[in-house]
Amino acid sequence: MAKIIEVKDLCKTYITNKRQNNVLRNVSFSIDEGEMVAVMGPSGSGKSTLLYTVSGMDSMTAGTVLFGGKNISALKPTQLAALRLDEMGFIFQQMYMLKNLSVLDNIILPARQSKANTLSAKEKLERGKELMRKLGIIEIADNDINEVSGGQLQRACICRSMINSPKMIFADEPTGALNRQSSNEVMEELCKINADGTTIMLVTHDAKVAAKCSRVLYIVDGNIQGEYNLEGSDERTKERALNNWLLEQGW
Ligand SMILES: Nc1ncnc2c1ncn2[C@@H]1O[C@H](COP(=O)(O)OP(=O)(O)OP(=O)(O)O)[C@@H](O)[C@H]1O
Repeated sequence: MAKIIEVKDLCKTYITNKRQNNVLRNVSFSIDEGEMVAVMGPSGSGKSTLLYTVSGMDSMTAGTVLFGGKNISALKPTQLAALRLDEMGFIFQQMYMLKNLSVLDNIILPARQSKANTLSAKEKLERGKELMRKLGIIEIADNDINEVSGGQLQRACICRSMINSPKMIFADEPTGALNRQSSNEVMEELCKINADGTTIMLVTHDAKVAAKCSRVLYIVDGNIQGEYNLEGSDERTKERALNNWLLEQGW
């Protein structure tokens, strides 16, 4: 399987009040096309920072990240912005929807912004609606974003992340603000999207969420301490095995 992400010796240092915080320390790993990888670890260990530097949302201090073979730190800011818009999708716990737009208009916004998306305005609208139908939220298309539930809004965010048919989705605690039922529904949708071929990397604190992935990376102090492959047994067995492994990691 081809690699979609190749990370070598990635470092990220923040300087706050003249103090140096080495958040990522020589992290190396790769992700194959079609994988669904969870990043877990203690609070403050660098999970979100890893997601943001690997996806080019934040700059790195040292190291290399190849996305589909392209060295993202060699790209100009406009090229990197286009890569993020056209080939990557993003989902956040905080959702970040624009308040003055309807749910559907929020979903199709990245399609309107993309130069690579050659669909007509009408076709973009149709694709947005088609995604909303798939995720079972078409009835909220014209609603304001404050008129829908958290679970519905996160499913809308999944639609938005898929609007430009990205190669890969990066999700930072996509279920973090949801109750168990909504969390299960959102994960079901992400698993379907992954089964259809989109690679996913997600940060989570929830072992139930991670158990639905194909691999888990466990980060401690800015380094990958261990990784775990979830083999194809039933959900409960996977979850139990993952929980045991997480205990060994110090979870
Ligand atoms: N923009 C920033 N400026 C300065 N320091 C930052 C910034 N973002 C993160 N950090 C620091 O980097 C470290 C790692 O933060 P990060 O959010 O990546 O951890 P995390 O593992 O995702 O944590 P959590 O599970 O609590 O969300 C923390 O010490 C944090 O304070």
